[in-house]
Amino acid sequence: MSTRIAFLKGHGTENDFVIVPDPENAIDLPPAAVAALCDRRAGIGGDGLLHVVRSAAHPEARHMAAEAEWFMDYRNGDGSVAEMCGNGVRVFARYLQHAGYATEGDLTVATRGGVKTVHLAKDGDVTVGMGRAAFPEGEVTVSVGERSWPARNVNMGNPHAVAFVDDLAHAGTLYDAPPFSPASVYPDGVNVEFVVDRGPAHVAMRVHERGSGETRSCGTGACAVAVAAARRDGVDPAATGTPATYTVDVPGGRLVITELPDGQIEMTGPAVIVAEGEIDAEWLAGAVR
Ligand SMILES: N[C@@H](CCC[C@H](N)C(=O)O)C(=O)O
Repeated sequence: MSTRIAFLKGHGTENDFVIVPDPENAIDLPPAAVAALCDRRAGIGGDGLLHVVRSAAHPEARHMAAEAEWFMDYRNGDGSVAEMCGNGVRVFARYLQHAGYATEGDLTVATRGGVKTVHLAKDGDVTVGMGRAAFPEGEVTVSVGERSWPARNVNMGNPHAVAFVDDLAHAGTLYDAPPFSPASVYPDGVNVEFVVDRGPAHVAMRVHERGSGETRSCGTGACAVAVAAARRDGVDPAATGTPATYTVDVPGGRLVITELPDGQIEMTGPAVIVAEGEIDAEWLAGAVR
């Protein structure tokens, strides 16, 4: 009988993940293995993969082990590595609770974007402290077909280009990454958000994610959109000393983003575990060959 690898499946506002618990970092997950697992037809299916490893057991996270016991080794659906995943870290925390490693309340999670504090609330929502947004200089132009828009550069640990549009349908099918220029601004690619207004401090977005394609939600993207919308609206909590809360609707649900006067951003939304099972290790090895 071949070896089995445990997995779970979870999502946060329908941004979905294959979860591979591997406390001692014993499972080899090269990019081809991640892409095979995230394949929606031949694999389990997911926008990305959450490799759950003890910080002390991972070379990229050892330096954070004193602050956070667990490291979110996040991968995009194509197998590429990303610095941060906002929905992923909320689902990661939900998994730790599900597995008995965490209880309601606060816990810390190490990520490539630093240590994040996550709050598991009684009502089932999960809030994460996402850190501060950075606004790299300049703008890029994002295009879909004949249309193009200026997009604000926002860094949430990972890169985002936020374009305000008249109609989310103008983003088209988003089967392919929208071209942006100058291309030299994002040599490693960028997550692109298309945003419309829904009401005061309330927007809706679609996103094309680097390494995953169009997804039904992106947590870092929703934070980038909220702060870009706030600045566009002339709202800056650092200047007024008043927190600003924006509601961001995504195709998979709703996220609530608050920017505090010190620039720290908190994101709240649901995170659920929907299934668990076993991967045939021989199949996975074959997918990599
Ligand atoms: N879906 C994530 C973002 C995942 C990483 C992104 N695709 C990238 O390459 O930067 C989120 O919820 O933040």
